[in-house]
Amino acid sequence: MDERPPFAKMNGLGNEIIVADMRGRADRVAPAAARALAADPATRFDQIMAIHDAKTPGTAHYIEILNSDGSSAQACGNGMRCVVQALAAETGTRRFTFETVAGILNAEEHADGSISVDMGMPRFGWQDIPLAEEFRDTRMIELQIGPIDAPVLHSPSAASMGNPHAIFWVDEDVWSYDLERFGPLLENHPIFPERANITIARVTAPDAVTIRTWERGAGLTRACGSAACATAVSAARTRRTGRIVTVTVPGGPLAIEWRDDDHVIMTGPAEWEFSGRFDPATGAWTRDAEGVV
Ligand SMILES: N[C@H](CCC[C@H](N)C(=O)O)C(=O)O
Repeated sequence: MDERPPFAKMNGLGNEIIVADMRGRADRVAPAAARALAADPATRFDQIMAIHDAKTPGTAHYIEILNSDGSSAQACGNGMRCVVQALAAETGTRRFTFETVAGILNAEEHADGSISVDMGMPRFGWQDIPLAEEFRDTRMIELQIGPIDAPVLHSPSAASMGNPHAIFWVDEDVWSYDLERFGPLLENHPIFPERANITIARVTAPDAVTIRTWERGAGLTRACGSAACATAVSAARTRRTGRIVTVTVPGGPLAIEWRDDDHVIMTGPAEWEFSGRFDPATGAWTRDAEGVV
């Protein structure tokens, strides 16, 4: 019998995800294995979602999240949808309660195949995000990039969805900004002691925002679910939109609702690409033969 754990290469609106089945095992996916899988064009990913046995009664599984640089993340909305789709296909169950390092999280697959994830409650306190210095109002913090008298990006909103986010509001097309250049500088800016996911956002209607995100530990991605949620709550907080919005990421639209009970619900698709087995210590992997059950 093959002792190596199975994995599925999936994506959530183009956010490249590996769902690793670590159930029944005591070992974990090593950061070195993550980096090796990320370096291989066939398994290139933004996040690994490692499904472990539950730690807490009442939860189905413990999910550990790794970025492509091997660092760990507290939240990954698109990855959670992939986990739900994989487990729903296997078990026929459609509702799940998971645990992550950031807490308990509920998710559900709908009859049309779309998946909703309750991303929990946003936090806006400067220590919670965290920021390195006190800001009483995180709807707009002092931070800018570009020439001092003509900044290209400035005054972002900051929020935590379990992980740190900064959202820069822009009036022009989000593709007209050189996020590849500014992203790494802002991700690692000293104002963010745990680094941050960096988003540029353009409000196009009272219920619509278009974004691009430079992810902490992963770089430019086609979708970042937690950034879409952080953008939605920040847009509503700054009265740019209402509490129900469509956030369009490069991979497509996500429906976000900031409910009255303060929970943020994100709904979108997930897609399976191929399956295989891998070594959680090294990242060496093989693809399953197609059509063999
Ligand atoms: N792609 C993920 C976010 C990953 C966040 C990660 N880059 C970090 O916070 O370190 C999402 O769909 O929410």
